[in-house]
Parts: sequence; C-alpha cells; structure tokens
Amino acid sequence: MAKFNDSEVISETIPSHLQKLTSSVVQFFVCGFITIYYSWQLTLFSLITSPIGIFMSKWYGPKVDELSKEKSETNGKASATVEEVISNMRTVRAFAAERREIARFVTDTDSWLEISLREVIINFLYDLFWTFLWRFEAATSLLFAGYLAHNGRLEPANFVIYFNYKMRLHVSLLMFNNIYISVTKAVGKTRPVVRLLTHARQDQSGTETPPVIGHIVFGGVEFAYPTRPSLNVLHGINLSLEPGKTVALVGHSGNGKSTLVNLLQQYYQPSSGRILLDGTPIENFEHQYFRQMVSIVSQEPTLFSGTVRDNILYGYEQGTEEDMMRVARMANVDEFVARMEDGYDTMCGERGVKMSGGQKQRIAIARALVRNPRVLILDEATSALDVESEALVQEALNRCSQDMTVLVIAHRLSTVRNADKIAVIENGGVSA
Ligand SMILES: Nc1ncnc2c1ncn2[C@@H]1O[C@H](COP(=O)(O)OP(=O)(O)OP(=O)(O)O)[C@@H](O)[C@H]1O
Repeated sequence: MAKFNDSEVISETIPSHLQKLTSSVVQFFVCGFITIYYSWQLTLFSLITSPIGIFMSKWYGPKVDELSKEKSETNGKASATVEEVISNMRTVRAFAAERREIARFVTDTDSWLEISLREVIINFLYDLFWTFLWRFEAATSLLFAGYLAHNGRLEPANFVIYFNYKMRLHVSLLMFNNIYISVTKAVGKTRPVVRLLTHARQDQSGTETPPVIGHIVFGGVEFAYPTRPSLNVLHGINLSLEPGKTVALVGHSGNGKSTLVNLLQQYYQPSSGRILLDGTPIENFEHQYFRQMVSIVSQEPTLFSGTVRDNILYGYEQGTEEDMMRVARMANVDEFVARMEDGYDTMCGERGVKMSGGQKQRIAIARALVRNPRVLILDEATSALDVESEALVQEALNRCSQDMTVLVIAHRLSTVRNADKIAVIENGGVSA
C-alpha cells in the first residue's frame, strides 16, 4: 500500500513558496540582530507576547488543514456526482431520477458552503487576533522604551533606529505567517493528489525486464481490501499457471475471482504471499514492460473517444500500421471495420458509444494483443454478448491465445470446456 506522510506532502507543496521564505528568513535575521544590537532590553521585552502567538498558531494550523481537507473532499464529491450523472444520463432519465440527483448535488454544495463559511470566520478571527496582539505589543514596547529613555538607558537616536528595524521584523514575521497559512491550506488540499502520485510512483518502482515465457505462481496470497481491512477476501491462494496453457477460474459470485485478477494486475498488493512471473515477483518488473507482457480484456472494456486505430494502439504508440492490421484481423475487427465508411479512422465516440458491445470487445482484444503479451487475462470477455457476437469474439480469442498463458474468469460451460485446467475459487481459497 502507498506510504506517505505530511512531510512528503509539504515537500511537494513548499517549492512555490521557497523564494518568499528565503527572503523573509534573511530579513528576519538581519533585522533581529540590528534590534538586539540597538536595544536588547526592548527586544527581550517584545518577546513577552510570543508564547500567546505560538499557542494560537498551534491551534490554527491543524484547524485550517482539517477545513481544507474537508473542503476539497466535498468539492470532489460534488464533481463526482456531476460526472456520475452525466455519464449515466440515460439511466437517470429512464428512472425519472432527475430530482433525486439534483437534491444529491445540492446537498454536496451545501456542505461545501457551510465549510467555506466556517473557514471565513476562523480566518477573520485569526487575523483579528494578530492585529490585536501586535498593536498591544507595540503599545507596551513604546511604554517600556519611554521608561528606558527616561532612565537614560536608551538613546533617542537608537530608539528611532530600533523601531524602524522592529517594523521590518514585523513584516518578515507577517510573511512567515502568510506562508504558514498558504502551506497549511495547500497541504490539506493537495494531500489526496500527492497520495495518488506517491502511489503511482511506488506502483512504477520496479526496474527488471527479464525475458518472459508466462509462468505465473500465486504463493500463499492473502488479501483484504483497504476499505474493509477486517474482511479477508483471499486466504492463502496457491495456484500455478503453466506457460502457454489456459486456466479457467470459476466460482460463485463474490468469491474473489476479480480480486485475484486485480492483484495480478498490481492494482492492489497482497497483504501476504507472493505473485511470481517466471520466478520474478511481479512488483519488480519495470512498469511499461510488465503491462506489455501481461494484458487484459475486461468484461466491459472501455474505449476512448478517438478512432478505431487510436484505440487499438492505445498505450502502444510505437506500434506500426502492420502491427495494428495484424491484430485487427486476428480479433475479427477487420470484419466490421471494412464495412465502415472511414475504416480505421472511424470515431468510436465517448467511451465507445458509437460501437456495439461485440465490436467494443473485439477492439479491446486487438488492443490487448498488439503489444504481443505472454499472459492474457480475460475477465468474462464474452459474457455480455449475444450468441453471434460471442461466437465471433470466442473465435478471435481461440485463434489469438494459442501460444500464451491465459487466465480466464469463466461463467460459461463452453469456456470451461476449452481450458487446460480449471481452478475453483471458494471461500477465499482455490482448488485446481
Ligand atoms: N473495491 C472493493 N472494496 C471492498 N470490497 C470489495 C471491492 N471489490 C470487491 N470487494 C468484495 O470482495 C469480494 C470478492 O469480490 P470479487 O469481485 O473479487 O468477486 P467475483 O468472484 O469476481 O464476483 P463476480 O463473479 O460477481 O464478479 C466481495 O465480497 C466483494 O464485495
């Protein structure tokens, strides 16, 4: 799992403030030394109010951090609602749920407004506090300076120089304060982004690129989803996938078939146990290379809004026209694209809405194959299709997967019948 902490978040957000920070540190020390030089008694006296200021900042920092976090969470929730509704517009309209969805969005924006109001009030009180504290400190310092001058312990000229530099010292302290507030707010807001980036970096930290023939071993794999850490979905899975063979993974709904595939895809890491590809732990593989060697066709493949060509070569931009045509023929894509006016330049539409289910599946198979993988994962790739489309897709899969290791999540008897080995996943364990 991704490990990250606040210092990591701060180190990502602080560089933009570095210049201001450096100049205020320099100003602080220069002015500090000059004020001490001209009147150490006054300088010492003005520190009396510091503990109150430090105490207030200690309270304010976590408060702002918490509010920024809450605010970006509610903001994200409102955006997610909008995105979900827009992408499922037909379902929303089919069930006349427009009012319900508007109410959901309004609830999200209301909480955002409430948090923003709290933030405004806290910021106002904080500013008021510092204005009052500095006025109070200036007034008491002036009185003390008068007392020192009266007793001949402070020259009037030194007094003028002292106050001049004291004002500059205040300016640098104010700058510190502003930087502190901005960094605290930024930390609260950027924490989820940094967490995502850190996770992505860790996901891509492997460097090895050994030759792969496609022997996969799950050794004592245990796993619980981070959102339900107390519920172990997989308990000590031991399974071997021989190179070039097809293994059908079967089991009741909810028994963990997709979870096992998610682990092989490195979307999550096992709580314990190991997954090896030709003897190398999968996390040690270089990211791009691993994705080239292990490819997936999912149950509901997502296409992007570009052309058929763009979608087949997605993530494999070095692929040539010949590569594209080769897999398009293998996956029966050529069969329907040849009848389209723009051929491989036909636009697929957002999320592939301009393609039928079977066409999307065949493009997804071509996309998985174009990188010449050694391992192919098929997540019920034909289960959502009608008989004719299924036959075309199945034919394509049989043709393509002959010299690859195939892990197929199977619901249908026909898929199971074609497999070299059947692995039954039950109660978090597996028997083959
Ligand atoms: N992202 C998630 N967070 C928490 N729990 C999850 C998550 N995804 C799946 N689960 C839980 O993990 C268990 C296994 O789910 P999984 O999707 O692996 O089952 P499956 O065998 O593939 O089911 P199906 O055949 O219905 O697709 C289920 O109890 C499910 O509720």
